[in-house]
Amino acid sequence: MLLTFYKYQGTGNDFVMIDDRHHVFDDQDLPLVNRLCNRRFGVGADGLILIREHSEYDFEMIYFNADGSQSMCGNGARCAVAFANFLGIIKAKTRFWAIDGPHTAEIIEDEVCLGMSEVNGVASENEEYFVNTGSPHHIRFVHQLDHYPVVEEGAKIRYSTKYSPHGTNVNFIEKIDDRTIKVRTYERGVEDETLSCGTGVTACALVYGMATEQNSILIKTLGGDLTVKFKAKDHNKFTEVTLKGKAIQVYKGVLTI
Ligand SMILES: N[C@@H](CCC[C@H](N)C(=O)O)C(=O)O
Repeated sequence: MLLTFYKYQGTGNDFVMIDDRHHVFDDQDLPLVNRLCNRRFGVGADGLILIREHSEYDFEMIYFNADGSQSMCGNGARCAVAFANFLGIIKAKTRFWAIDGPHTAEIIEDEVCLGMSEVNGVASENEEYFVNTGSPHHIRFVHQLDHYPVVEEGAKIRYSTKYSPHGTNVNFIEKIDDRTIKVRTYERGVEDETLSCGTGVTACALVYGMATEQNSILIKTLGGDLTVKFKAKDHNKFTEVTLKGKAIQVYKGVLTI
């Protein structure tokens, strides 16, 4: 069977994107997701996204990590919004459904500003942090991030008994100034460092903003810049959380599945 797909990237986090409004893709076929995301045997991507209709929202985003597992993906959601606009499903503003519930978003030129779920707490232990922004994120502050062994240290935390059995994504932060940080992320489900992780940089911005009393943080990732804005409530709760950055269509292709 032939299946048309599109390739998208949001600050270097890349996705196979499929218009699945006619339910042609078998969402139980996880080995297929895994094969299509494989960089040697498939298209190659950090994840795969299906766009489907939803009875109450403009569309539903179904996100799979490269290994077939599911969670919320901030960069994927920004790309899904750009794709829904490309397909003519939405105009500049939208309300859509994802695994963690409802989201709003707005397209501003080549950027998408995504409304994230509210965050109801930040856990901390030994100056390391844990935040769930739709996906779970461990956060460690480091020096000389450019030379930090992200994959080795990330895998240790991701597979630690503390986070067993589901694991966690792991983010390493370096301070640049009170409103700017650099972040590198080890992603669960990709089992490698990705060039950027939307829910990850959001988690980092909340933790950093809490410390510096800022509510707008610029995040530099290996794949480009993102901005996170929010309102803090009772010190470690956050509302009106938004994630903004580029979401780009790279190419269109036809798969044999
Ligand atoms: N890249 C994503 C996060 C995808 C989900 C994550 N790997 C998990 O399994 O928790 C993002 O941009 O948020």
